[in-house]
Amino acid sequence: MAKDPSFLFAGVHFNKKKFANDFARFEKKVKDDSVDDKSLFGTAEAVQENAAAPPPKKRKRNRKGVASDPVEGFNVFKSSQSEPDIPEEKTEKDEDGPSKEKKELFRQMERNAIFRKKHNIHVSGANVPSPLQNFAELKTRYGCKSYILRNMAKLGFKEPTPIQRQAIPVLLSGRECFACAPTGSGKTMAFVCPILMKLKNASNDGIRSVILCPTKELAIQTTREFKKLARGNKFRIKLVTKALVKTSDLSKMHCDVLISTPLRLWLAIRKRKMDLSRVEFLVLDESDKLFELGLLKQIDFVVKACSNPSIVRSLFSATLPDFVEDLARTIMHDAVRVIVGRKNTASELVKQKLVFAGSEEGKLIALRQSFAESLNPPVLIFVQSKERAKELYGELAFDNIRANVIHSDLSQIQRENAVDDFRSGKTWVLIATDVVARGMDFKGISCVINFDFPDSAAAYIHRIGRSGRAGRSGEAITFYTEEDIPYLRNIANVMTASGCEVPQWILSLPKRKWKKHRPRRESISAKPEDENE
Ligand SMILES: Nc1ncnc2c1ncn2[C@@H]1O[C@H](COP(=O)(O)OP(=O)(O)OP(=O)(O)O)[C@@H](O)[C@H]1O
Repeated sequence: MAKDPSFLFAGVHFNKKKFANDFARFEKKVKDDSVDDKSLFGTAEAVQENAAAPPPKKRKRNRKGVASDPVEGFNVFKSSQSEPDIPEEKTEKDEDGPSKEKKELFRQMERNAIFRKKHNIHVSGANVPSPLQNFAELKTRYGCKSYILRNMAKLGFKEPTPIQRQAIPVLLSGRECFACAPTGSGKTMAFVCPILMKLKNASNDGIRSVILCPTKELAIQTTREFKKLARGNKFRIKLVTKALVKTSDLSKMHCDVLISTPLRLWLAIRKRKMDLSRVEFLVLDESDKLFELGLLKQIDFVVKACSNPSIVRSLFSATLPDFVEDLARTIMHDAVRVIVGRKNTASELVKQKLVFAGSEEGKLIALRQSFAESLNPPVLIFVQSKERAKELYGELAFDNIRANVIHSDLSQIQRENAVDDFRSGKTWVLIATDVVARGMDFKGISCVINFDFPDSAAAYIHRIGRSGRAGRSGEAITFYTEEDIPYLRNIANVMTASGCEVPQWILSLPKRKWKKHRPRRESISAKPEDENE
C-alpha cells in the first residue's frame, strides 16, 4: 500500500535533554526574531528581500487541530504551531504495538492519502483535515444547514471539485489556507461555502468577513455567488461601491460578508473609518495579483486593519508564485497548503494553439479569416492595451459581427453592460484587456484568442482559463509575431505541462527570464487615428 513519506518519521521524538545545548541556542534565536510592526509585508520595494527572509514569530492562537493527517511533500509551514501528527497515548500503550485508536488513525491517514492521490490533491501542513467524500458530509461532519445544500443542488453541484473537497474542511476547521487549483475548478465555492457555514446566521456584529478581488468585475461576480449560496438566509452581503465609500460614516457598519477591490476598501478604511477589527474571515482571491507591487500597499493596510487575533485568512489562485507564498507565510498562522494538480499550470481542458501571424496586419487577416470560416460564439479576444482594444473593436464593428469591448476607460455601467451582454449571448465576441483575464466566469466560452501575446506566463494561464471551465472543454489560440519569439518558450512550457503539443524548434529556444513583455506594436487599424475615436 502506498504510504505517505511522513510515515517514515512517525513516532520520532526530539530528546530535549540530550540536545540541551542546541535546544537552548535555538530558543535564543527564536526570541531574537522580532516582528517588524510597521508594515506586515515591509515596504513594497523590500518585498522580494522580505520574501527570502525567515518567517517572523507568530502570534499564538488557541486553535484545536482536527483529524490528523500525514504531511505530503515538504512542510512549508515549519513555523506553524504544529501538534504531533500522532497523539501520544498515555493509557493503552502496550508491548503489542500501537493502540486501537492509533491503528484507526493510521488507517484513516492511509485512506486520505489514497483519496487525495485519486483527486490529484497535494497538501502540506500539520494535521490536515480529511477531504470531503461528498457534499452530504458537510451535514454529517460539520452540521451544514439544509438551505446551503439545497442551494448547491439548485446550482447543479452534485460532487465537490477537488479544491472544494480539501479547502472546505480546512477552512471549516478554523485553519488558514493557501489554495492553488486550475482555472474554472470551483475555487469560489471553496471559500463561499465554509464562510457562510461558519457565520451561521446574520448578525449585527460589525463586519464579519472580507473578500478582496483584484477587479470590480470579479468583485461583482463574487457578490453574486455569495448571494446564490446564501438564498434562504438573511445574511447581509455587500459590495463596496463608490457610492458606499461616499457614505459619511462607515465606522458602525454591520455586514456579514463584504466584497471589495483593494483600493475601494483602503479608501473606506482611511476616509470613512470603516472598522475591520471584528473580521473573522479574510480571503485574498487571485492572491498573486493582489500581491503585485501596485496593490501591495493597500493589501498590507487592509490585512493590518483586520486585527481580530483569531481571524482566519486564506489565499486562492490558479497561479501561486513562490514569492507570494513566502510573503504570505510571514503573516499566516498554522496554515495548510492545498495544491490541486501542479502549481502554475493551465487547465488541461483547454486545447492550446500557437499561430505565427507575421505582422500586426497578419493578425487581423488571420482573425477575419477564421471568423469567416467558422465563428462559434462566445469568443473572447485579449489585447495588450485599451488603445488596441478600441482599435480592434473599430475594425470588427464593420464586419457585421456582434462584438463589444471592455477596458478601463469605460464607465462602470458600460463595463457591467459589456459583461452582461456577453453573458446573455447578445454579444458574440468580446474584445478585452486583462481586466477580465482573471476569475471571470463566462459560461461556455468556446474560444479565447490572444490577439496580443500575453505579458507573462501567469497572464497566459488566466486568460486561456476563461474557456474550459467547470469540466467543459475549450480552445485557446495565441498569435505571435517576430517580437514575441523570444518569449515563446515560456508559453510553450505551460502548453507542454498541460499536455498540448508544441513544435520542437520552440522547445529548443533559449529560456528567457520573463519581464513584462508588452512591446510597442504597430497600430491594428489601417484607418487614420482620428477615425478610431
Ligand atoms: N461542485 C461543482 N460542480 C459543478 N460546477 C461547479 C462546482 N463548483 C463550482 N462550479 C462551477 O464551476 C465554474 C467555475 O467556478 P469558479 O469561477 O469558482 O472557478 P475558479 O476556480 O475560481 O476559476 P478562476 O481561477 O478562473 O477564478 C462556475 O460556473 C461554478 O458555478
